[in-house]
Amino acid sequence: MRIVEIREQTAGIKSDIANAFIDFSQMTCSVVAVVTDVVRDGKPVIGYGFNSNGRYAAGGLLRERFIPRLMSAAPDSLLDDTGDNLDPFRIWTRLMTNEKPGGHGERSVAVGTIDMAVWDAVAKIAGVPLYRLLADRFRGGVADDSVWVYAAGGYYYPGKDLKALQDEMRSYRDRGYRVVKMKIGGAPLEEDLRRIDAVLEIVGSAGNLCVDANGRFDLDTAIAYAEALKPYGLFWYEEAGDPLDYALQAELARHYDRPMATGENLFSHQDARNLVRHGGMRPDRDWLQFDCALSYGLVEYMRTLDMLRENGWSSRRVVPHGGHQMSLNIAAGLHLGGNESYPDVFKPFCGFADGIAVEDGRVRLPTLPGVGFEAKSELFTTMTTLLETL
Ligand SMILES: O=C([O-])CC(=O)C(=O)O
Ligand SMILES: [Mg+2]
Repeated sequence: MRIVEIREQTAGIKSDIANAFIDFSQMTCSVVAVVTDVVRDGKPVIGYGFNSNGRYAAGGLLRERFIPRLMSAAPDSLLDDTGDNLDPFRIWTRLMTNEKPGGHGERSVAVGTIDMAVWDAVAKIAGVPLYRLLADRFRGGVADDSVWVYAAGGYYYPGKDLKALQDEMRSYRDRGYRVVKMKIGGAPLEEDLRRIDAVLEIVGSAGNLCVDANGRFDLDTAIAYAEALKPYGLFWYEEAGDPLDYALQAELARHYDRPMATGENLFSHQDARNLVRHGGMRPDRDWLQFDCALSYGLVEYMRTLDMLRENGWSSRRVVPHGGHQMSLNIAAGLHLGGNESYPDVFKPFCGFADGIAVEDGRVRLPTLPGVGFEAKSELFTTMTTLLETL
């Protein structure tokens, strides 16, 4: 067997929402299709991938570097020992040939996108859902049959008042979510506290609310928010300062003993290790949010999970950013703590399979082979139309 072709295109996911750092008025993402010569049900097996959200499409890197590098490899060198399926680890090594270490930048996005499509193809060729394949290969056959998810939203957008924010959160709760997340740091502290109070009227307990500053704050502001947030007892306080400022994060932990979360903008296991070594994150209460699609894919994610275990962290403290089906499979198959969900933003890339409702804050996975894109019709139509693979 072999990879016949890799297609890539840029999809638009723009909207008028904003967090404390960026608006999404120009946001794009890359979609790729890894076309194989394996035939299932009379059709070639095609693996699909996309690069989550928050970083722009990586089409230049994909076209100029990573796709040609993979396609110029001897086809057999990309297969596993059976010769009947692709080997994501060998493919990863090929993709990263002649790439210097460090300075991870956004090549991790290009590699993460291809890696997602490769795992989708591998699970389809094996004839099982990806989470089942992961549990069988790496966790002694034990998968979680449902995953805890929280509803992320609460963005700023023009004209959005407290009532609109409350309506949004009520609608997440009506759809089965228990914990919700809202943005902070895009307004002055006093106004954000009024927004938090308004959301708490809807979700009841502060234990049902996370807040996310998207790396906006300097240390003084991060501490001022920490002092104001402390009495609430929120579920978590996310990405207060610059994602690479580990000293800020460590100092903040001295002012805020409640749970914090960060990691969505760390793109390698080495960066994740620096956070764990130097960021003052606490394995008994804090949360780690690395997103495989942005950070060199699942092959690298497994290195990150190994590193965490060696440093005394349970995989249950990991709740990936991105709200996509790939992370949902990883969560169920590799025993993470849960997964983000965007019920209403970043459509059609985010959200889970059609017809599977969130129940009491948990979601089940579809049973079809692969990541499950085919069970999410709007996304599947978007990808197959863009890539002309139907
Ligand atoms: O607004 C964003 O970039 C998304 C984000 O931080 C999150 O999902 O936690
Ligand atoms: Mg975030």
